Amino acid sequence: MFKIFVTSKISDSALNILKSVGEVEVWEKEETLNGPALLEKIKDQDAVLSMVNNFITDDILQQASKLKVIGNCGVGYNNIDIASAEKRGIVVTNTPDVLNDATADLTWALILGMARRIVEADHFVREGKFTGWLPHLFIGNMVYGKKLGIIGMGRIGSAVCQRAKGFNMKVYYYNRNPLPKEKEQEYNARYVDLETLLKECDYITIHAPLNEESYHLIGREELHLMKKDAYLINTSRGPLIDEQALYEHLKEGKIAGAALDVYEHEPKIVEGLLALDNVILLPHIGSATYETRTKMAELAANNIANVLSGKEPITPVTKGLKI
Ligand SMILES: NC(=O)C1=CN([C@@H]2O[C@H](COP(=O)(O)OP(=O)(O)OC[C@H]3O[C@@H](n4cnc5c(N)ncnc54)[C@H](O)[C@@H]3O)[C@@H](O)[C@H]2O)C=CC1
Ligand SMILES: O=CC(=O)O
Repeated sequence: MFKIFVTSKISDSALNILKSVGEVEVWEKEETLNGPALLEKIKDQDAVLSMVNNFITDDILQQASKLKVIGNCGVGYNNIDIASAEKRGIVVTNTPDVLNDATADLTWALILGMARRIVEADHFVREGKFTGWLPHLFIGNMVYGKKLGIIGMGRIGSAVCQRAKGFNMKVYYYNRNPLPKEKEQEYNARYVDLETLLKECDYITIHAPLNEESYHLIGREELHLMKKDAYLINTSRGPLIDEQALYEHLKEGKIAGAALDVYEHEPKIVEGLLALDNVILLPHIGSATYETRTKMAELAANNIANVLSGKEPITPVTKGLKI
């Protein structure tokens, strides 16, 4: 009987998939498993269904000698040492596509929330400060007809782009490679270099994965290029932005605002950000809808079930089956 460890509570439908191929143990506590505690739990397992905040390092993989497959419940897999897994013949899978719409919707919630000062205005009402309509109360910025900049035009970036049509926006994008011309036409988006995007766009949203090239893609110099009335939105991974530099730009009013779902040293946040009004801070909930989280868990479970029963994984990140 295969032993499968799940690092967080998941849907019953996903658990049932796992139970069809092995004996399942679930970590039920809220506390995130990492380091020695994570190793202790997975060292004798054949499979792990992990979350994006379980850091599966080379050290852990070296000691988890029975491990055959890691089904990461997330599309990003920067929490796993992929080279180490590949070297050891451990299959790693992720959950692409099923979360595109949920993450794109949340990105739009942040764009609109920031532009129209939704969080600030909500606090104002709850604090009993609303005494009647005023012409200057919570003036924000237009989204309709403005220029959107998308950094990372992959699955989620494209879903964000499609939604921009309803807002009649001009879209610029920056990606590792330009899209084919037909796609650019379909999305009504123009490929530009990063500098042009930063200098010209009103709303800049990041959808690239975290890798060696993308670390601090938006640093002090890049922030400096942004317009004073522009907004930065990040629902990808925190380390793509130099968070301290972002804080300084926001505090000094060098850019209009930012909306973040992810942080450089998650779950820690650069302290000063918490005191600023021109930033919206969310607790990494990009894909957090009932439907999406169920689909993600089921896909991760099906990936594990496939590998343990000798079939091809559905959405592999690595290649090479151990069994
Ligand atoms: N906040 C949240 O809860 C969520 C966060 N994410 C994050 O979003 C990321 C993107 O997901 P997908 O769209 O599925 O990925 P994807 O792989 O479909 O798209 C990423 C795009 O970024 C481009 N890219 C890669 N490195 C780049 C660089 N250095 N500069 C510019 N472009 C670069 C790629 O060419 C690709 O087009 C994930 O890796 C994950 O980290 C995804 C889902 C939910
Ligand atoms: O952060 C979430 C993911 O799916 O990646």
